[in-house]
Formats: sequence, C-alpha cells, structure tokens
Amino acid sequence: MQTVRAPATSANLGSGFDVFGVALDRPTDVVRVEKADRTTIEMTGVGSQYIPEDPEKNVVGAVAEALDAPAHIQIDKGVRPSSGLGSSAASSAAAAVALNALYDRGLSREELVPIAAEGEAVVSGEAHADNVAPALLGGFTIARGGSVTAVDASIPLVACLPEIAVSTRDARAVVPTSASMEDVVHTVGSAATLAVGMCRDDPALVGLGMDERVVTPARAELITGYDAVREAALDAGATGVTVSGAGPAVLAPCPDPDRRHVAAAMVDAFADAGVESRAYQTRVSGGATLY
Ligand SMILES: Nc1ncnc2c1ncn2[C@@H]1O[C@H](COP(=O)(O)OP(=O)(O)O)[C@@H](O)[C@H]1O
Ligand SMILES: N[C@@H](CCOP(=O)(O)O)C(=O)O
Repeated sequence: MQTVRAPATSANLGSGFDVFGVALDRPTDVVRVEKADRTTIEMTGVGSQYIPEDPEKNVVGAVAEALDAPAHIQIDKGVRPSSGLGSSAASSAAAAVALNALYDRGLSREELVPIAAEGEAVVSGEAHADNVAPALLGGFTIARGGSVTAVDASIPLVACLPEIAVSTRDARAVVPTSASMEDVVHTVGSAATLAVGMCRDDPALVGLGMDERVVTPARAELITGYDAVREAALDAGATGVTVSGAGPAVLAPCPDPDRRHVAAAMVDAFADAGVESRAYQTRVSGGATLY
C-alpha cells in the first residue's frame, strides 16, 4: 500500500494561461493505492458524490493506465471538484506518485508530469500540465510545450471559493480565439513581471503581473460577484486579483499581515452578491508528499 497527499493548485495566475501554476498548502487530496488485477476506485470527501468511480471517467483511471499499474485506488477529496483549484489535478498527481512507488517504476517527478496530465485530458479534453506540474513539483511552475521549470516560492495568497460550479471544459469554451497585438504585448509584460515576483518572493510584483485582458475578463463573466470581490480584495490590501484556473475560485496575493483581512473582505463581497463562499488563507507551497 502507498499513500500520497497532493495539494490544490492555482493555474494561469492571469497572465500565464495554460502555462503558469502554483501549489497551495491547502486544501489537499489523499490517495491510497494497493496492487490489484484491475483498477477500481473508491471516493470519499468533499464533492465525492459528484465524481464517477468508473476508471474510464475518473482521472486516476487514466493515470493507472498510463503507468500500466492496475490498483485499488481510494481517494479522499479535500479539493472540491469544479473549483478552479486543480481538484482533478490533485488526484492525478497523487495517484501518479503513489502508483510509481507501488510498482517501483522509478520515474522522476518531472517524468510523472505528462503521465498525470493524461488525467486532465479525461475531464477537460486537453492534457494541459499547468495544474499537475505544481501539484507534483511544488512552488511556481512554468509548463511550456513538453518542458517544466519549477521555482520555490512562498507568496501569501487568499483563494476564495464560491458555491458556484464552473467546469473547466465549459470555461475553456469562452476563451477568445484571438487577441490584439496590444493585448499580447501587455500579457508578455505582466507574465515577465509575475515570474520575477515569484523568484524574489515579492507579492507586489506577483499581484501586478497577474493583470491580463483577454482570458480573465471572459471567465470573470461566469462568476457572480467577481468585480465586487475584486474591488473588495484590493481595498483590503491584495496586490492583485485574478480568476483561479478556470474558476470559480478567485485568487489574491497579499502581504502576510493582510491575508486575514483580504479573506474576510472577499467572503463578504460574495455574500453581498448572494453567493456563499469559503476563503482559504494559503501560500505557495510544496508538491505531493509520499508517506
Ligand atoms: N479524481 C477526481 N477528482 C476530481 N474531479 C474528478 C476526478 N475524476 C474525475 N473528475 C471530474 O473532473 C471534473 C472536475 O475537474 P475540473 O473541472 O478540472 O475541476 P477543477 O477546476 O477543480 O480541477 C468533474 O467533472 C469531476 O467529476
Ligand atoms: N489552464 C487551465 C487550468 C484549469 O484549472 P482548473 O483548476 O480550473 O482545472 C484552464 O484555464 O482552462
């Protein structure tokens, strides 16, 4: 038997659509695996009643298949599905690490990235690696083509999750198919600023570097109260605000002392818009842990 805890992640960070990601210190999924003749899956935890246990439809089934590692897989969900906090990626990454250990495959964390990404293809139609990379490697990651660069960072963050479901597949359908050169230049400037901010552990640069004008506004439309939540977070000390992954979670970096205040302001603003929410006071942290 092998047990792995894998973290929630936040992808895109505004300017790094399908490229940037960070591992968060909470919430987490815990996955236990035991060798078996064929793969079976058992789900418990947050939102588990909405997740299929059929290995053809659950992300961990694709991971077991890619590693040729049939197992009985127990998943205790801490990361709510359809949250924008990499729920499917947390399970995929945890299963990849656990099955790699169970079957002594000897693959490195970097080599497990494309394998865990096979799970993402099951739910969003594309094997994007921007959630599984930080879930496996920790820190801030840049997933570009087949390569991944990871940097340790410890930026304080608030991830506010409203009681709205937005599936990644639906949120990908609203992404514009083209952008003006002016917007491309703006995004490049933001992305470079954000990357430097992560390397310097500077929340001000990270917040500034989240600003993006193409994908984020289209996705914000799917989140009731987004504009008010954004304003409230900035007034409370957030250095930037963006949609976490495909949404509906909203992500705000801030200096450490402001985190509690930012979290309360975001929850209150969602409540004023008639939406219940939960704010995770978190920070950029490490990747999946094998017990
Ligand atoms: N092990 C799993 N954990 C979470 N979601 C899963 C899992 N397996 C399949 N899914 C499906 O993936 C979808 C959630 O993934 P996604 O929309 O990408 O959410 P998130 O933004 O939280 O990653 C749901 O439809 C869920 O049923
Ligand atoms: N780059 C993807 C990231 C989806 O993240 P999730 O946490 O919402 O699954 C996208 O933006 O579609």
